[in-house]
Amino acid sequence: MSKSVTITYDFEQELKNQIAVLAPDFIFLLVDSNTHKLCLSKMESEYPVIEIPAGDDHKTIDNLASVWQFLSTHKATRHSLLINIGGGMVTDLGGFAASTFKRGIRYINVPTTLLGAVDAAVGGKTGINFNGLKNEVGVIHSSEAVILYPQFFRTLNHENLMSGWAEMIKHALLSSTKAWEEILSFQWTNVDYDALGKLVEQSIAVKEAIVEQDPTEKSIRKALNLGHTFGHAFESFSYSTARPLLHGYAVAFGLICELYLSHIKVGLPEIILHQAVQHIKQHYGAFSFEKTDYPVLLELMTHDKKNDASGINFTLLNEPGEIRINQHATREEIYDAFDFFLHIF
Ligand SMILES: NC(=O)c1ccc[n+]([C@@H]2O[C@H](COP(=O)([O-])OP(=O)(O)OC[C@H]3O[C@@H](n4cnc5c(N)ncnc54)[C@H](O)[C@@H]3O)[C@@H](O)[C@H]2O)c1
Ligand SMILES: O=C(O)C(=O)C[C@@H](O)[C@H](O)[C@H](O)COP(=O)(O)O
Ligand SMILES: [Zn+2]
Repeated sequence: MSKSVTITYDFEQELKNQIAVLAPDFIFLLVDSNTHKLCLSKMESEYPVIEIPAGDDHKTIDNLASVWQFLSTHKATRHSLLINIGGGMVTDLGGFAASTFKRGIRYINVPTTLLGAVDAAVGGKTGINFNGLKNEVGVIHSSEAVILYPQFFRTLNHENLMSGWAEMIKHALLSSTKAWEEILSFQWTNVDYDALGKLVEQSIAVKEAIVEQDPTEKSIRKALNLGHTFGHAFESFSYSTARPLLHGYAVAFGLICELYLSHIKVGLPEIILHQAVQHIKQHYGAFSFEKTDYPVLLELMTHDKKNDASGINFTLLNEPGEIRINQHATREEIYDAFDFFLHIF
């Protein structure tokens, strides 16, 4: 049973209950152009709606400012409430807007993507992309509640389901061999929705347990960044190409490189690396770059938020569930990981 996430089949009633507890003076809803049409239209509400454009390239300072602007001109106070209805883009940007407006108002997250449900809406990391870098500016400030309404996921396309699945793969690898095997054996061709629902709950529980131990990422929360040191570099890099990557796809490709480093540096068994490569190739297709791109990708990795003066910081694994934070790699080892990645595709 989740501690901070309420799973509901009566969304409007649950929202009313949460609002009654918080007793805000004014309520504002934040959506993107897709969740406005696909999710907000399914509920009755007379609250003012703030709409931002959909897509991670809109997790920007300009859209953040447009949310502040709306709250300010509509006389939001420190006792007001912002309800973010959307995927990770909306909950990250909306969470940051709420955490900074008048030095912090309360907010509720209503994740409408699988990725949002298992990861982005939970744990209090908020922020925007800046200077070509993922989540370069933000704060850690928890929502008052997370309301998960599975009906919203019905309109998600396959790519966005797979994007969320990548964070679930990450959580399983951080958890145990059993959880990893459950992920590998899940069939996406003939989906068992009850089984998927259980995996979603387990995935949220993995994240919550880690955040509870270390909410501000001083130590073990760095585990939740598995796959992201390479993954964020791939994601930022992909924005300058014709095919921008969804966050989860970038994480899946980043996992391949970081499991490779885990194998060569801390002894992750080759079989786990092999299983991950097969699973990710099957579900995420290919991603390519040139050897001449290695320096650009490495430069992007030097901006990772886990880094300190000792260099680029990785989270690696000895085994599923056996986490090694604060690992470092030489430039040659990082380039070997890129070589391995290009070789398998
Ligand atoms: N704060 C955290 O801990 C955390 C964790 C993981 C990821 N993130 C961030 O989350 C973002 C990725 O989240 P995401 O994958 O949810 O992306 P997203 O919010 O951009 O949503 C993906 C797409 O799905 C659309 N969409 C949303 N709900 C829908 C629905 N119910 N039906 C149909 N379409 C819908 C969106 O409009 C968008 O086009 C990235 O910015 C990433 O950095 C944050
Ligand atoms: O909750 C966390 O901690 C995570 O790292 C979860 C990640 O999946 C997520 O993408 C997060 O936004 C990455 O954070 P960042 O600090 O590397 O920007
Ligand atoms: Zn992520």
